[in-house]
Amino acid sequence: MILPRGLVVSCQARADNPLHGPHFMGAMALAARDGGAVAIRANGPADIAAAKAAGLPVIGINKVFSDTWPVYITPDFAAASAIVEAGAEIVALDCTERRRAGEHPSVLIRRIREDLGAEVFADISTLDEGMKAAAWGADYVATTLSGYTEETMPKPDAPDLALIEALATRLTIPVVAEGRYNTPELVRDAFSAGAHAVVVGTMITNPREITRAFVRQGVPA
Ligand SMILES: CC(=O)N[C@H](C=O)[C@@H](O)[C@H](O)[C@H](O)COP(=O)(O)O
Repeated sequence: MILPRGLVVSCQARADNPLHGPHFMGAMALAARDGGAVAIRANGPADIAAAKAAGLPVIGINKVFSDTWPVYITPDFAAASAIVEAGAEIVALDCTERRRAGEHPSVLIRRIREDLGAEVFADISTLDEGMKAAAWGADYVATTLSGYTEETMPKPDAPDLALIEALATRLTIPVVAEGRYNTPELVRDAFSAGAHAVVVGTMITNPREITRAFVRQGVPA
């Protein structure tokens, strides 16, 4: 198992974010490493290659947005190959059974493991999806998509700790907490609920969102 127990920092910035690009995301990865992160989650070949400079395992994703398909996190084998080539040892992908441009997740999981030699990190939104991803051979199951699929919307403010507990009591593979872990207390709660690792993104690597939260919650109207 490549992913150690501990805190994973997700270093992502979309094109409209002033911190978009490998220069900034590579620096975020170094800062996260110096702060004690055990691994980095990063999007796309350029950011992944930059994040590798931190010398930590990288959970790579390749977001491909389309008007046709709801699945955008590493939706096909070509997207997975590109990020393994860039240095990701672990490939994260949407393992819900929603419509997608590429192969069924069961086929993708097998091919990523066998043809690319990488571990597979299954992003799911429900217990049923997590059980299926594990049966298809995923190395890790993560709650990343809870709050983002039809079945789990509208997105609550709190993270889905109940899903961590439900998965951890049924699965033998590591369960990873991801999505809305915005305080150290919530991270601790996730470990108590049975998480092997916790991924934090926005609250560590997105100063624009952090600033918005301060303004929204802290500045008088
Ligand atoms: C649903 C989706 O596309 N999640 C993405 C997955 O990579 C990222 O946008 C999130 O920032 C990441 O999961 C970490 O979560 P949070 O930023 O809440 O700590």
